[in-house]
This record gives sequence, C-alpha cells and structure tokens, in this order.
Amino acid sequence: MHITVWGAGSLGLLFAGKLAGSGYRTELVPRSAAQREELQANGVKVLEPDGEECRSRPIVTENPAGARDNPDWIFLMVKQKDIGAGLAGQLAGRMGESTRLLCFQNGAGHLERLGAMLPPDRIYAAVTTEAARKESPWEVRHTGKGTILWGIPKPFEGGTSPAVDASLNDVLRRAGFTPQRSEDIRTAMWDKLLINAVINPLTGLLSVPNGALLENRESEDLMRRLLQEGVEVLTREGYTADNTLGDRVRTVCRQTAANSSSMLQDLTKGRKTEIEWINGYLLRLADKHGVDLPVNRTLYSLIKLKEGQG
Ligand SMILES: NC(=O)C1=CN([C@@H]2O[C@H](COP(=O)(O)OP(=O)(O)OC[C@H]3O[C@@H](n4cnc5c(N)ncnc54)[C@H](OP(=O)(O)O)[C@@H]3O)[C@@H](O)[C@H]2O)C=CC1
Ligand SMILES: CC(C)(CO)C(=O)C(=O)O
Repeated sequence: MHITVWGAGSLGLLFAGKLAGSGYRTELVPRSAAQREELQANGVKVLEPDGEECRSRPIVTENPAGARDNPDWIFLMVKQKDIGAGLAGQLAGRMGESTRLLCFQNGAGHLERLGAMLPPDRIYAAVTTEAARKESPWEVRHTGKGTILWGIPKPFEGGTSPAVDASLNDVLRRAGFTPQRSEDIRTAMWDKLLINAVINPLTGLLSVPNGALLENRESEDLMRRLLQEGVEVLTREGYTADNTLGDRVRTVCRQTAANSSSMLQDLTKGRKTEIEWINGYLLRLADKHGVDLPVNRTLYSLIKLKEGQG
C-alpha cells in the first residue's frame, strides 16, 4: 500500500506522521522547498492528546509536476482556496491508472472542481472530526481524536470494490484512526458544512472560542437562524436534515468549548478563510433557487470585510 499525502499542514502532517509510523509507504508532498528541507532533516513529530510523541519518517518529495507515479491513494489535505486547475494538473501528473483521490476538505464545491479535471470515478470524499494544529514545519499537535467517514460522493459513481474499501479501512485503523464507509457521504458533508456555517463565522466575528456561543440567548438565536436558512436551501438540492442537527451543533460547541474554530484561527493569522466554500456555497445555491438567506449573507459579508483587514 502506497499512500501520498498532499499538503503538509495540520491534517497532512497528522496523517503522514501516523501512516508512516505504522509502517506504510507514505509520501508527503509539502508546497515549499523550505518545509521540504525541514521535513527531510527532522521527519514528522505528532504530539498526541495523551502526551505521547510519535516520530516517523515519511518520504518527502518535491511538489511534482509531471512525473507519473502510481500511489494507491492520494489523501488531499490542502485548503479549499488551493484547489484549482494548477493543483489538478499536478495531481493528474501523479495519478496512475488506479490511483484514488480521497478529499478531506470542509465545505463544498471542491469535488465538482476536481471532478471536471480528474477522473470522477476515482474521487472519494472524507468527513473527519479528527482535529490537528501544525506547530512547526514538521511538528503537529493532535488536538482531538475523532472519526473518519468516507465514501463516493454522488453523482460520481466510483469504480470501487469491497477489497478496496476494506483495505482503506484497514490502513486507517492500523494508523490509529476510526474510519467508516458511508453510503451517503454527501449528506455527511452537508451536515458538517452546516455545523461549520453556524459555528465558524460567529466565532470568527466575535473572536471567541466555540463554547462561548452557548453562553447567551442572542448567539443561540443567530445559530438557530443560520442553521434554518442552510437547511432550507440544501433541502432544495435533495438534502434531508436530521432533526437532531441543532443538538449536534450545540454538542460540537460543548465538546470543543475551549477551541478556536479554524475560521477564527485563519482570521487571527491574517489568512484567507474557507467562508467562500461554506456560507458562500449556501449563498450560491440560494441564488440558484431564488431564495434569500439574510443571516448567512450578512455574516458572509462581514467575514469578507474582516479578511480584507487581515
Ligand atoms: N486541521 C483540522 O483539524 C481539520 C481540517 N479539515 C480540513 O482539511 C483541509 C486542510 O486543513 P488544514 O490541514 O488545517 O490546513 P493547513 O492550512 O494547515 O494546511 C494546508 C496545507 O496545504 C499546503 N498546500 C497548499 N497548496 C498546495 C499544493 N499545491 N501542493 C502542496 N501543498 C499545498 C499548504 O502549504 P503552505 O503552508 O505552503 O501554504 C498547507 O501546508 C481544510 O479544508 C480543512 O477544512 C477538516 C477537519 C479537521
Ligand atoms: C467543528 C469545528 C467548528 C470545530 O472547531 C470545525 O470544524 C472548524 O473549526 O472548522
């Protein structure tokens, strides 16, 4: 089994470190030469939540344009903003006849962008509640253990087989993760997108940790309205909301009470956020269906304004 992890940020370092530590042929593709040199010199260090440290040495390669290789899987661990024609060209250069691409991004829109440029029957999606934070070019803190739901996103009809599915579960399990094949990964992605569409812009604008959203009636009310609007528009795309979703949003706030959301972290560091592929995605669907999402639109605009100040 040969796995290529594309992107050596928080999630990429976590997965590459743990896969290589479990003995799999793991290749890690960072973007910059400077990070590549640090990784080649030090390997990857994963700092586990229980204080344990795992040091391993994935093969670190140059961001390759052209060279054809044939890994079994490419785990795509870059942010939404980096997924475009340039990256697709690089991925196409590395995908052999049977390589499958597993995309870990939050938000939505990336699968369609990739599916227009790469073989759609080999594109898979994952939704993970694992949490990681890069601490240096080669060190990553595993800030929360979670699960990995993965599957073939409709309308792509992947050429999968029970053997392929079992081997992916096996690899991920041996590396210390908790994977599960989902027959409806689109719904899982939309559930997670709605959770992000509620928590991320509010925490980003208010500069508060996730738990603070449960501390007053006004933020609870905004959360409820953001979720209602999101469910309304996704329903027009065929989504069926689970009536526990509101409780799940609150549970995520409680379970990650002290954490800063990824959007707040991006804003604090002056980086572009993933708003365009979370609330922005909902707004594009709203335009398509001729519905209005006033709370999502206002928060989207405010986050864009805040990004501009970064
Ligand atoms: N972190 C987490 O706990 C979780 C993250 N996710 C999702 O996973 C995705 C990745 O998140 P995260 O790891 O936090 O993001 P990071 O910003 O930490 O990492 C992304 C990495 O991708 C690299 N990159 C960008 N373009 C390329 C390229 N063309 N070739 C190689 N590398 C490239 C970046 O390089 P550079 O540093 O040079 O910019 C960066 O190191 C996001 O969509 C996020 O929503 C989902 C669940 C949990
Ligand atoms: C679930 C949540 C909100 C946890 O912080 C997250 O996924 C994020 O920060 O992007």
